[in-house]
Amino acid sequence: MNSQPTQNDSMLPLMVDIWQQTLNWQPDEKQQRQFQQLYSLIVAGNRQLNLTRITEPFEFWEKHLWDSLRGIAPFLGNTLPIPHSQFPIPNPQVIDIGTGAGFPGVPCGIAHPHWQVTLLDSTRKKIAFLDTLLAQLGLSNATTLLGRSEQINQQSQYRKTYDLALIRAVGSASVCAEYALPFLKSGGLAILYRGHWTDEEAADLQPVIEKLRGKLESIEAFTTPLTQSVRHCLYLRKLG
Ligand SMILES: C[S@@+](CC[C@H](N)C(=O)[O-])C[C@H]1O[C@@H](n2cnc3c(N)ncnc32)[C@H](O)[C@@H]1O
Repeated sequence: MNSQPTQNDSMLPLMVDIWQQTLNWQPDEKQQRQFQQLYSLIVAGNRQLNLTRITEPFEFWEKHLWDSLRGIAPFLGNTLPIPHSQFPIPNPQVIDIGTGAGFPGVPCGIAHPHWQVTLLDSTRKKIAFLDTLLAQLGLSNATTLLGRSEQINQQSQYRKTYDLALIRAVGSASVCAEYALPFLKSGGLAILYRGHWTDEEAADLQPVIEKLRGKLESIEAFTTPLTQSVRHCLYLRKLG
């Protein structure tokens, strides 16, 4: 176990025990190397582009790596009593909407090499950065897509195409639902990564979900393991 600060500021902590305790999963050696490389590439990319303000190793581990994977905890082989733990598709098509510097899509693609991950963003410079990053990571199961979600999700080659849609920090929950649900096949799942969650947001979201033929399957509340920050994940199912 190595969850102590490392001597080198550019090294990520391994956090073996915390991965195991919180997600009942831990990265293998290759995944650990890819996480480290991802961190180094983002810190380097940040010198040219405004990619993220989260660059300190422990904060990066918690807010980018752990948080990205906590949303897909039901599919990490853990034994928590979460209702989506039997994701039935062996090689799901996954889209990360408004991926920015690649979150949550890149950690999910590293954790699940058999997932086919599309990283969508409307900013050309971020997509160009991600193209280079994916090549450097050797992450052949991820590709990029440039455009606005509300336009792309109306195009026939992308509409009703994905099994799983991930969306973090892109807008209100209603906007995220409007972006995500049209991408999903019948039975597909959208995961909305949220911070705090209020009754007002829930009231705004419900009619949007109904209009787009979705159903709010569950809401999970949790705190992050290092700073105990409040998080919620909303799981929306696309109905037939
Ligand atoms: C605050 S960043 C969040 C990035 C990443 N999801 C994360 O959690 O670190 C929001 C990102 O969404 C992208 N974005 C905003 N509106 C969008 C839209 N309509 N379609 C596609 N991308 C969008 C922005 O370019 C930006 O990179």
